[in-house]
Amino acid sequence: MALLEGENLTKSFGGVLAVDDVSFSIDRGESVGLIGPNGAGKSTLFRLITGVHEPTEGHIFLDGDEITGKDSHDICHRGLVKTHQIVRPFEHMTLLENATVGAEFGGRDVDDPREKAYESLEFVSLDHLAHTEPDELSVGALKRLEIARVLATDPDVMLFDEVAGGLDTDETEAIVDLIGDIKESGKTIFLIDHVMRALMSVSERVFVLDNGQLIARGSPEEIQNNQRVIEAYLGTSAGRDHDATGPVAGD
Ligand SMILES: Nc1ncnc2c1ncn2[C@@H]1O[C@H](COP(=O)(O)OP(=O)(O)OP(=O)(O)O)[C@@H](O)[C@H]1O
Repeated sequence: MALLEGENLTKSFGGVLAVDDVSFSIDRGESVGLIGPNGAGKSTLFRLITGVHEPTEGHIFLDGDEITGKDSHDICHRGLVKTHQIVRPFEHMTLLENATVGAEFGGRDVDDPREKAYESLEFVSLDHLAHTEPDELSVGALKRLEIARVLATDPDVMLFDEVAGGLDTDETEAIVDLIGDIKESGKTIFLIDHVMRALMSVSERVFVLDNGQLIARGSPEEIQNNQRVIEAYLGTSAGRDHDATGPVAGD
């Protein structure tokens, strides 16, 4: 059954049509990747879903309820939350305190926010650093802290924005495994990434945006062999340059 649905979503900024009549449906427990060239409208689509921007036209439904135009806090309270592309933890708070902020202020009724935060740190293998501050964390560990902060809000749907960006090969593998574990735990996943190997290996289905329009959707294999997608993205320098970790179709 569809957990997250977009219906004829459009967003224009003045003369720029960032998202152009996009409709999609994601089932409970599914993991879906979103790819496309720079400026295709991926981040804008995520901002529509998370309530940062209101669509110019169209509707968004979460578990059958319309969430179009609702604010981010309300949407988080209903169980949908996004990781930030640029991770900025509270510097003078411990990792546990950082994750507790998610549990306390995510808006869901978490019984014991500190315990939920600790569980989330355990899930991302940062519990041994729970009482330290984040200033000496590696990029990979910072990304895992961001995931813990989001997990602590007890979401049903998690949106990941470039979670593998800037990571080395080992860190990328660790994040791919972690997203697999999150999916196994029953969460629904929607993610943007330019690191193709990571995205293709965690996604059951892939959507492709180009110029604001959804030009293709299918299994990772279908997408990697789709001529239109290869021309728009995978076969371009944009598709290749961002993927230092493995081959993509069109190489
Ligand atoms: N707040 C805004 N005001 C005006 N134009 C915007 C705004 N946000 C995005 N845009 C424009 O909308 C289009 C889509 O941008 P968006 O950031 O959604 O693309 P993207 O696919 O996420 O790109 P990237 O892969 O580079 O992050 C671009 O032309 C961008 O300049």
